[in-house]
Amino acid sequence: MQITETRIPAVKQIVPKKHGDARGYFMETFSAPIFAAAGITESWVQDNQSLSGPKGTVRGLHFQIAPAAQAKLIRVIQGAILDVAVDLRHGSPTFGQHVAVELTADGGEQLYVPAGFAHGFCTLAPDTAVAYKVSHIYAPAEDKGLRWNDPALGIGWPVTEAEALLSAKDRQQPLLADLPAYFTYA
Ligand SMILES: Cc1cn([C@H]2C[C@H](O)[C@@H](COP(=O)(O)OP(=O)(O)O[C@H]3O[C@@H](C)C(=O)[C@@H](O)[C@H]3O)O2)c(=O)[nH]c1=O
Repeated sequence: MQITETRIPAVKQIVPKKHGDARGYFMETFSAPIFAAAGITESWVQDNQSLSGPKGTVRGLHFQIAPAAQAKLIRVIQGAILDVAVDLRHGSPTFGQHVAVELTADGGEQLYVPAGFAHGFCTLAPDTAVAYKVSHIYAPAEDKGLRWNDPALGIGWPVTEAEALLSAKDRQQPLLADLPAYFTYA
């Protein structure tokens, strides 16, 4: 398992070691000591899974605020996504910037997104299933969003607004400029 920093160092990419043989493969998808050695020390308290039918489904951008802020550990178990994390930490040298990484079921790559970031993805294949761990339970009152295609973010989504399939909620999320300062950079 290899854990590397992305262009925003707090966001990390994890590439598992796949042990292939005649039966298929085996891989570790989470190992507390290996993650801790890379500075990922959260206790994961909830596992989530979603299935998106059409290619071009966009979920996000989402985050929970204090006292229910969440780190997330995301992987794809069927299909592929462009996974995106946006830095919402006021005072951060990368505030408003993002990391966009392709995660595939075949590759088994994961993205670690700490608290203080908005997260979302676009599916790159039909019937894409995403599984992720979160470090705080779901808290609807603290569940917030950011407009996926806010021009201020400059995210290179693989779909246009006309092509994307979104929830009604996500079509109406606020722009970055209209968000309160939910997070500060430590
Ligand atoms: C996120 C969540 C939703 N729900 C419920 C609320 C709602 O009725 C239904 C669907 O919720 P949503 O439309 O918010 O699902 P979705 O758009 O898939 O939300 C997810 O998007 C990705 C990008 C994330 O980063 C996740 O943290 C989560 O916010 O599931 C839970 O019961 N527990 C949860 O943890």
